[in-house]
Amino acid sequence: MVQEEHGLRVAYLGPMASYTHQAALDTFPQSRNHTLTPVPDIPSIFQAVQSNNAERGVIPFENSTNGSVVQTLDLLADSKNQYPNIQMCGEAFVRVQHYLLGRKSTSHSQSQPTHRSSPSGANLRHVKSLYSHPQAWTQCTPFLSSAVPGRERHDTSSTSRAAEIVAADKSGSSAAICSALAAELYGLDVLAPDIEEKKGNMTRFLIIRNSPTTSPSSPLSQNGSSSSWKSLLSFTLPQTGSPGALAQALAVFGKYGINLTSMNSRPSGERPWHYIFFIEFQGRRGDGKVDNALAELQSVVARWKTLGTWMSNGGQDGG
Ligand SMILES: O=C(O)C(=O)C[C@]1(C(=O)O)C=C[C@@H](O)C=C1
Repeated sequence: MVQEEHGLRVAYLGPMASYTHQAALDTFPQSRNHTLTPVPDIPSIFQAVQSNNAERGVIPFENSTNGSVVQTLDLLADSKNQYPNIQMCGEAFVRVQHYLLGRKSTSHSQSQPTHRSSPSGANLRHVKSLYSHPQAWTQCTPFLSSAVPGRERHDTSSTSRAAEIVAADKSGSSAAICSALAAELYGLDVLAPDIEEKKGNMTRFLIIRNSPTTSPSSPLSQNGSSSSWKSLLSFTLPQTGSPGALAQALAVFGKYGINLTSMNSRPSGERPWHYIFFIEFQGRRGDGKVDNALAELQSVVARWKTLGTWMSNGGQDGG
């Protein structure tokens, strides 16, 4: 299991104080001599692991408010076969509490009745532009429309990169949506705390490794019951307009009593309106019913790939 390993090189979406960094710290504690390396974007995490520059990578997979991280799904779809060895081997859940960080205004809000204030009372009139990762905007919709409506928004590669940009802006007129940790690290003021819409907002991260073979797992008796494991696979269907093909593929799992826990689809990149499906299920290869289901699936789908197996942590907050 991931928790027992020591001295791994781990790539995560940087710079420091991103939520992915938090997931990496939770999963690979520094007390076990892991080396955590920030990289500028999610493709760089895949590249680092595929090229063995890192033994593990931490990637955002889905958010409880916002749904799937489509960039991650597209990298997993791997339509150009750039990441043939990437396999999932763990998951981590992080509570995502967003803060608006910037520079506090030095003007006196009392003399300006039209000023809007954040819930914490900070004057936000001086904030002219906002920076954050695209996933964060839709997690903070009510706050953005009530406290800072109409501001120019700039997408960044991560929330911590947004903090870095705002810290470098000496005019003080920009603000970032990011973690509280970023305030400390980048020397920014908290303009508004807890601005996410859903108070239980959480993101699930997957841990990736380089694993050229997808051999069956070790005997189940050594590692808990099959239901404590989760697996991810992708598949495409033979052709568009083939009635019942998707239903047939999914029915295979029902037939063998396998619980599906999530399903996503993305354009396959092969031709317009053709999709790649991602199925996550309870169980793993080496368990008879999973092996039988996968064997049967092969006769229904066009192309399929197992994307890894990991011990489920039950959907709890990893932090
Ligand atoms: O930008 C970050 O801080 C990240 O770790 C990425 C990411 C994501 O891609 O979903 C992670 C958690 C939040 O949902 C917002 C952004």
